[in-house]
Amino acid sequence: MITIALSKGRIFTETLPFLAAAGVVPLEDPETSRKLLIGTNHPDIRIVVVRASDVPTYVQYGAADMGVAGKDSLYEHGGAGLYVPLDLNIAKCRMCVACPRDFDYHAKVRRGARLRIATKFMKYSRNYFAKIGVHVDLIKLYGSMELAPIAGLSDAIVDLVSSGATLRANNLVEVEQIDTISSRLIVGQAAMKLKTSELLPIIDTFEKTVKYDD
Ligand SMILES: Nc1ncnc2c1ncn2[C@@H]1O[C@H](COP(=O)(O)OP(=O)(O)OP(=O)(O)O)[C@@H](O)[C@H]1O
Ligand SMILES: O=P(O)(O)OC[C@H]1O[C@H](OP(=O)(O)OP(=O)(O)O)[C@H](O)[C@@H]1O
Repeated sequence: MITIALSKGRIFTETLPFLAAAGVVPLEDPETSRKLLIGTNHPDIRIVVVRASDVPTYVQYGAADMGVAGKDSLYEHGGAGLYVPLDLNIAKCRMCVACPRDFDYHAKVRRGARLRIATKFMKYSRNYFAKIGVHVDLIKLYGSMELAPIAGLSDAIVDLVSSGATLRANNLVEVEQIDTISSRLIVGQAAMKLKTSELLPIIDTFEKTVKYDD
């Protein structure tokens, strides 16, 4: 049995063409089904539906053999026990620092001010601000980071941005780009040893299905 960990939403949807190329079709849609363990047309392949940030953990501990995770989730997890054989070039966005339009971020940074940053990406934020030498107090949130500066919880946020529509809708602007993000195929190191002959053809098919940018 091969177990694949996916999060519902964009990762599940954008992974479907890779599964289809490997001849795998899920029997249920996690958007409409409440089931967290989904069978496929292939009797020996199943999907576990978990939170995006939990995908690396399921694969690390062998509860899933492989999975698809954003670079953000992987970085925060640390990558222990995982191989990352492929960048699938899906779910593309960027990790950014953003703040209210009228907050002079660069002037504050130049003056050496201490900034309050709300984020769910603690490791990215800690390492980035340490690297550029900006003093910060990090406030851990679990979602809707864009609300924090407009509600007065923080000066700025570290969050994912794609079209920029969410920032614009909340009167925020991007002031630094920390990283470019896409989702990766991850494979458990133990699973790779124990199930090599089953996993390699799937990895191979996924690799052939990646659509690279022009
Ligand atoms: N607006 C976006 N456009 C493209 N990709 C995105 C966007 N937002 C997030 N992603 C990528 O897709 C992945 C899954 O995002 P999703 O919104 O499903 O989970 P999440 O809500 O961020 O995570 P969790 O449920 O663990 O809190 C993220 O880890 C990131 O790599
Ligand atoms: O730049 P944009 O195209 O507006 O995308 C950015 C938004 O996308 C992500 O949230 P998502 O849509 O995944 O919702 P979530 O907060 O429920 O994860 C991210 O946390 C931003 O809020």
